[in-house]
Amino acid sequence: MIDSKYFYQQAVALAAAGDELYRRGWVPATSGNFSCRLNADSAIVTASGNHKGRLSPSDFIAVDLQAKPISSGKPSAETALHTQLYARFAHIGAVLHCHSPAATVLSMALADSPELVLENYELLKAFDGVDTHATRVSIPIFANTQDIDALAVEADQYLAEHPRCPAYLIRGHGVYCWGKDLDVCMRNLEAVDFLLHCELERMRLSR
Ligand SMILES: CSCCC(=O)C(=O)COP(=O)(O)O
Ligand SMILES: [Zn+2]
Repeated sequence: MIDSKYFYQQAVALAAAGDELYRRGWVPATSGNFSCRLNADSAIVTASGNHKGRLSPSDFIAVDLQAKPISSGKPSAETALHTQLYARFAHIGAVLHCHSPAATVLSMALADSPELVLENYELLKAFDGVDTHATRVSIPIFANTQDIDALAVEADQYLAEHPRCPAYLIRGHGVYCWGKDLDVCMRNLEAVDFLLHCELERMRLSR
């Protein structure tokens, strides 16, 4: 049973997030997709193919945690990557996927690496459970594929073993980030993108 008032509130909040992310240049040309948990068994996700900087509440679809639509419309082609996170972690309340230049370029620059290791950054403390810069946070980099169900399985296997991982990259594609609610998810995404920029800058300086 979908609470239509809650659905609408979440849709408005996600549309505002999309506006912000588009202004930052992180969801160009209809890229990206966003979702919030509705309850234990369902989530609201952006419709497929729409411009994510100009969303209205009618641009959202309710889906179950097997990625099947339970309201009318065509959900994001990447819905299974969102529902995998909700199904795996009961505490996750929001998921944002962006195609930021930093995520796209760095994931390609690290062509031979299965992960990006972040350490000694004070901003790592933006992530829940991190209270010192003297820590290592690994961000896995998965190969891009059009087989989203297979990618969801790969992400699920990784996250089962690394439950504190705050985000992942898809090579040449973008970043998935999550949080207990949309505000925390936005904070995590902002921190991840800042750290990706720092890593890119360090690569440039060390050339
Ligand atoms: C034009 S970007 C290609 C598809 C993609 O990667 C994406 O994030 C948007 O797909 P959706 O089906 O959610 O609109
Ligand atoms: Zn994408």
